[in-house]
Amino acid sequence: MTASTHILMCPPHHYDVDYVINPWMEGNIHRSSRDRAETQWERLHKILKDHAVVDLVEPQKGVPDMVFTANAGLVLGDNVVLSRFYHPERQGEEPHFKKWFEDNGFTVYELPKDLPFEGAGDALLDREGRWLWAGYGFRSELDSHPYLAKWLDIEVISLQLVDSRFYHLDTCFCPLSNGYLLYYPPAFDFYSNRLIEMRVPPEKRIVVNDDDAGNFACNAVNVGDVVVMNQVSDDLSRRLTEAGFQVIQTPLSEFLKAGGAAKCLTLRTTEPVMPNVHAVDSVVSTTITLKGHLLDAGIINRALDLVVEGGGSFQVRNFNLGEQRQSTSTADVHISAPSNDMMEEILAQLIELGAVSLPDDQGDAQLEPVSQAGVAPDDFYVTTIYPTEIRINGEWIRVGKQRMDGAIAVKETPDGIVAECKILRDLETHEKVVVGVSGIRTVRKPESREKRGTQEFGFMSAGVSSERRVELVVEQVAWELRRIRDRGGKVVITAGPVVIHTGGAEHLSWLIREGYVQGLLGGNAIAVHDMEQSCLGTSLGVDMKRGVAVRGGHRHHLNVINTIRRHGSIAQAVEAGVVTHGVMYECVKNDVPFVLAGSIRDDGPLPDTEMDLIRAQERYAELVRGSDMILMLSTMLHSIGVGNMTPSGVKMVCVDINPAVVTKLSDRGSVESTGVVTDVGLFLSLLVKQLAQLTSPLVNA
Ligand SMILES: NC(=O)c1ccc[n+]([C@@H]2O[C@H](COP(=O)([O-])OP(=O)(O)OC[C@H]3O[C@@H](n4cnc5c(N)ncnc54)[C@H](O)[C@@H]3O)[C@@H](O)[C@H]2O)c1
Ligand SMILES: NC(=[NH2+])NCCC[C@H](N)C(=O)O
Repeated sequence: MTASTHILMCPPHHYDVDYVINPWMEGNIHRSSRDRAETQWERLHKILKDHAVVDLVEPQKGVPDMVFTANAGLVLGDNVVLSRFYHPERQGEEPHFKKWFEDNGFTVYELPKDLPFEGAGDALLDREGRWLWAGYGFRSELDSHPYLAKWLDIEVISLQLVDSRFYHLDTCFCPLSNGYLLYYPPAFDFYSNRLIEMRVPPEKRIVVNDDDAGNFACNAVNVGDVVVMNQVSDDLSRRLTEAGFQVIQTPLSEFLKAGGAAKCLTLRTTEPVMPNVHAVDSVVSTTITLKGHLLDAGIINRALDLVVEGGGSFQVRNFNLGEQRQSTSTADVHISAPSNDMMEEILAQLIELGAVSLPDDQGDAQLEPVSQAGVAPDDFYVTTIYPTEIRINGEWIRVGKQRMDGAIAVKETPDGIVAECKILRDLETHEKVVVGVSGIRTVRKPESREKRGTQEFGFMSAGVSSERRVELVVEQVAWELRRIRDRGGKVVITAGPVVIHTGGAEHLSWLIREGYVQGLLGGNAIAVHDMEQSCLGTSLGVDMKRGVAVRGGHRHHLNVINTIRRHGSIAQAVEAGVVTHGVMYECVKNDVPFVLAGSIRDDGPLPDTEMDLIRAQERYAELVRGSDMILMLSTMLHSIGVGNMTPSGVKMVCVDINPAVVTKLSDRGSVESTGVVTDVGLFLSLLVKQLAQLTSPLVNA
C-alpha cells in the first residue's frame, strides 16, 4: 500500500442509468443490475484498498452518477476546484461533494455558475506533477482552464476532445507513473495530439487501439506500478507489463452502461504539489460581435462551428434578435483558444464569414515589409473572395482587386495609402503586406432573411442539386443573361472542349453572335476542336452529324492546328476564309476577346494559345475583371482557375456532368454561385431555346 495515496469512492447504493447524457447510456436506461454493480464496485474497492487508503462519501438519492467520484472536483495539495456539472442531471451532486471536501479540510474553489468543469474526469495531473492535462469540448469549457491555472498554480495544457464516446478526458487519456502515458489519439484534435507528442517522448507513449479504447482501457487507476482497469487486450497488457506495470483487470460492465469505468469511480485526493511548478496559462480570449441574419442565414451556427472546429471554445453573450423580418441581429461571442496561433486561425475564418466585427481595441492591420520580391512575410493574411477592408491609422480602407489566395499589399502613393490583393509572385520589395488578422474585416451584404437553398426561384441560391430541374436553372440563367445584355453588362464564359464534343458549338456560337458573351476563356482544345468541326465537320475525328468516327479522323485536329499555324492566328484564318463558322469564328467576327491558356497536354499548340502560364493568368484576370456573370461550362481546370481570381458578388453558374466538380466550384460560401449537374450540350441547347423565347426586351428593372 502507498500510505500517502488516498482515493475517494462512493458506494453504488443509488446507482442506476436513469437518463442519457453520453452515448454509452443510450439504450441502457434502467438496464443496469444493481446487484452486479454492487459486486463489481466491491471488487474494485477491495483491490484499491490493497494499494491506497480509500475514503468513502455517502451516496445520495436522486443523483445516481454520484458513484463516479472522479467528477467531484480536481484536487491539488489542500486545494480543490469543485465541479460545475454541464448537465442538470448531475448538478445535484455538487453540494454533497462540496460538503465532503470542506469536512475533510480542503480549500474549495468554485467556478462561475455558467462555466462547466467536471473535475478529475476532465483534468489529470502529470504523474510527475509537472503540469495539468485538461480536456474540453463536451463537458468542460476551455474558459475554465485559466481558473485551474490560477487557483492551483500549475501549467495547464488544454486538449480538445472530438469524439463524443470519449466525452471526458479520463476515458481516453491516462498519465502513468515514470512519465508513461496511456491514451487513444483519435479522441483528440490534431493540435492536441501535437501537444501530447511534444510533451511525452515516443517511448513513453502507450497508444491504445479502438477495441481497448472501447473497453475503457484508458480509464485506469494507477497507483505506483499498479494499473487497475476494466478490461485489456493481451497485447496492451503485454506492453504495460514491459513498461514495468502490474496490470489488474476487474469487470466493470455495469458502470460502462453509464459511460464510466475504474478511473471514473475514483478520485485521488492526495496530489502532492511539486516545488518550482507554477501557473502557465496559454489560453487566449477575445470577444467578437456577429451582425446579420444570424439565425435565418445560419451565420451564428457557422461561426460557432468554426470556433469549435478550430480548437476553440465560445460563450454567446448579449444576443439581440432582430425584431422585424429584414432587421438584423447581433451577438457578442466570447471566444477562447489554447494558443495565439489557434486564435488567429479562428479569427481569420470568422473574418471570412463576413459577419464579424472584432473588438475595436484590436487596432490597425499589422504590416510587414516585402524583403524579397515575390515572397510574402510569414503569417501573411490570405485573402478571400469577399470585399475586404483593412484598418490603417485608425481608418478603414477598401482593398482593391479582390481575389482569393492572395496577399494584401499596401503602399504609399501620392493619392494616399493603397491596398490591393496580389498573388505572391507579384509582390514587390517597396510594398508592405498585411500579416495576422487584426485590423481586417470582410464586407458582405447580409444574406436575405430567406434561408439559402430554399429560394427555388431566387436566382443563384447557392447549392448544387442534380435533382434540381435543369430547366429551372436555364430559365433563371436566361433571364439574367437577357437583363445583363440589356443593361450593357459583361458576361464571360469559360468552356472546355466537351462543349464541342456534345454538340454545343452551334449554341455557344449563337450566344456570342447574339451579344450575350463579352469574353471567352478556355484552353487549346476548345479552339482546336471547334475549328476541326468548322473546317472538317468532325470533333476528335467523330463526324458530328452522323456520330461515327471517320477514317483518318484522328489526324483532323492536327491538320487544323497545322493550318491555323500556317496562317499565323485564328483571326487571320477567319479573315482568310479558312474558318467560316463556329465559336472562334463568332468571337473574331463579333470582336469578343478570348484567351486560350496552354496546358501540359496541348497538341500544337495553336499560335493563339498562351503557353506562358503567368501571362495566361494575367490575361484571364483582365478579362474576368468587371464581369457581372461567369458561366463555367465543362472545364474543371479552367473553371477552378477562374474561380480563384473572381471576387464575391459576381454571379457564377457551373455546369458539369460530375457533381463533385459542380460542388467544388459552387461551394464558395457566397449566395451568388450555383451549379447544375447535367450534360453541357443539353444545357446550352435549352438555354438558347429559352433566350429565343424571351422575345420582348425586358423593361429595365
Ligand atoms: N488536343 C489538345 O490540345 C487538348 C485536348 C484536351 C484537353 N486539352 C487541354 O487540357 C486542359 C484541360 O481540359 P478540360 O478543361 O477539358 O479538362 P477538365 O478535366 O479540367 O474538365 C473537363 C470537365 O468536363 C466534364 N464533362 C465531361 N463530359 C461532360 C458532359 N457531357 N457535360 C458536362 N460536363 C462534362 C468533366 O466532368 C470535367 O469536369 C485544357 O487546357 C485543354 O485545352 C488539350
Ligand atoms: N470521469 C468520468 N469519465 N466519469 C463518468 C461519468 C459517467 C456519467 N454517466 C456521466 O455521463 O457524466
